[in-house]
Amino acid sequence: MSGDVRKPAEGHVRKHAEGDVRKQAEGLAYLSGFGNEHHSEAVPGALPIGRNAPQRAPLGLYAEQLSGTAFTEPRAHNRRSWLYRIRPSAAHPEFTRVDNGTLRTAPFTEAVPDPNRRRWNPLPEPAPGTDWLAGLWTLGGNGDATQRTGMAVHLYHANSPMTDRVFSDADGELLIVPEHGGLLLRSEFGLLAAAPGEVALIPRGVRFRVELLDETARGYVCENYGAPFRLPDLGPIGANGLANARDFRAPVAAYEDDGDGARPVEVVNKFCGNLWTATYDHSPLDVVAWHGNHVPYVYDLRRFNVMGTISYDHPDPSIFTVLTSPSDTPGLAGVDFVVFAPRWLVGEDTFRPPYFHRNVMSEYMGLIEGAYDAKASGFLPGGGSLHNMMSAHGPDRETYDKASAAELVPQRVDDGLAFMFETRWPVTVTSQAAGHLQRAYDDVWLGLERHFSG
Ligand SMILES: O=C(O)Cc1cc(O)ccc1O
Ligand SMILES: [Fe+2]
Repeated sequence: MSGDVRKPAEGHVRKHAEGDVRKQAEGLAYLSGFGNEHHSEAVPGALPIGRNAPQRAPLGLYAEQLSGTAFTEPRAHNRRSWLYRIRPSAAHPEFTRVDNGTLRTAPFTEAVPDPNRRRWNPLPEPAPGTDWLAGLWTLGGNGDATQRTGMAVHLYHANSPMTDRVFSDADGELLIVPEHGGLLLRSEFGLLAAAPGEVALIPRGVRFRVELLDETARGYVCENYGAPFRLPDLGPIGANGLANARDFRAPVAAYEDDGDGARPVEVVNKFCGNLWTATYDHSPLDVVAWHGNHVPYVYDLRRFNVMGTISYDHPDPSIFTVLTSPSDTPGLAGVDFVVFAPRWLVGEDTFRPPYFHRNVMSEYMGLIEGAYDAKASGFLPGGGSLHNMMSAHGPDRETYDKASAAELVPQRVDDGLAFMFETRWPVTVTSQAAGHLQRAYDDVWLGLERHFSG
């Protein structure tokens, strides 16, 4: 879209030739901090002072509140933003259903929940002309989007920008994990760029569209139907560590204004599992100023401050939690987002890779780059694995053999970046995911020999 992306008041010029998305992504300015009451205006004076809804908002803008939590949720967890926009969001025609493509939503009923260990290769190349939305492909999930509980795991592959179309998800927030190719996200709040190794979060209901910084893009999405992701409590770790709040970056305001009717935009709305569309006579990315804490953000996973043992034993991976979506039971997450970032292993008299285990929580894992220290082969960047509630898993045979004989010198694990969506409910896979499984995944645990000498 040739929309005029205006210069933000913070002094960061974003004049650009259409299509020069890489340059735009490199020069982006951000606001720092997780959960802050941020504010930003693309035109000086656009943000009202001292009140949210003056009788007439500045510069002839419309004031509009976007609530991501109920009005009455505790202040510490309340999420809402005020948007000052050229047209109110209410000015739109009726939405009508369109095909859901390869997108699926909870409740997942295409198959019964399966106790087997499952693994997938990366998605194939997308068909020509596939944009990010069309390239969303659901692997599975749990809960019920209409009850605002649970989550879905999606993969995406794309080779075209979203042109003249915008997406918003009423069902949940979207945690986007690029694995190949960078993304430029144009949102109601401004622009964000996310390359592999970074993650982007689009809050529930926020309109955005995705352009590509490379020829193709591939990655993962956790659609979280539950409470918005927040930083985990740190307990005895102290006041710092894991993902530091200031490393989360929100966009500065930037808006599109093509004039009414000049360039129609298709707005696709995901609502209770179905896609609905309406054609607007203007871009809904027309927010000139905003303030609040229901905002998109990006985070560079390499900024994660990794904690681990400096004595013995392999700590549980909860120590690697980047973001958590709590459920109504304290300590029991609807979903945790966990990263396995480069780190040193120094444990003495310790089997250092992930241990053999069975877990009441269900674990979907993906790989952004390199390899993962529990799997010698077969777990590929862009691929994934699912170890559902109580399924027995852990190091494959080759990893077990190596690690139980390794000399325990300090060892730097820096050849990969893996992550996990860990959820309190079993993940049911879609039929398309069931038809795309790696064969014989169970065999990675064959040949673990009997050593018992008692
Ligand atoms: O299964 C996995 O690889 C994830 C995982 C990693 C770890 O370090 C400990 C437990 C666990 O489930
Ligand atoms: Fe596990």
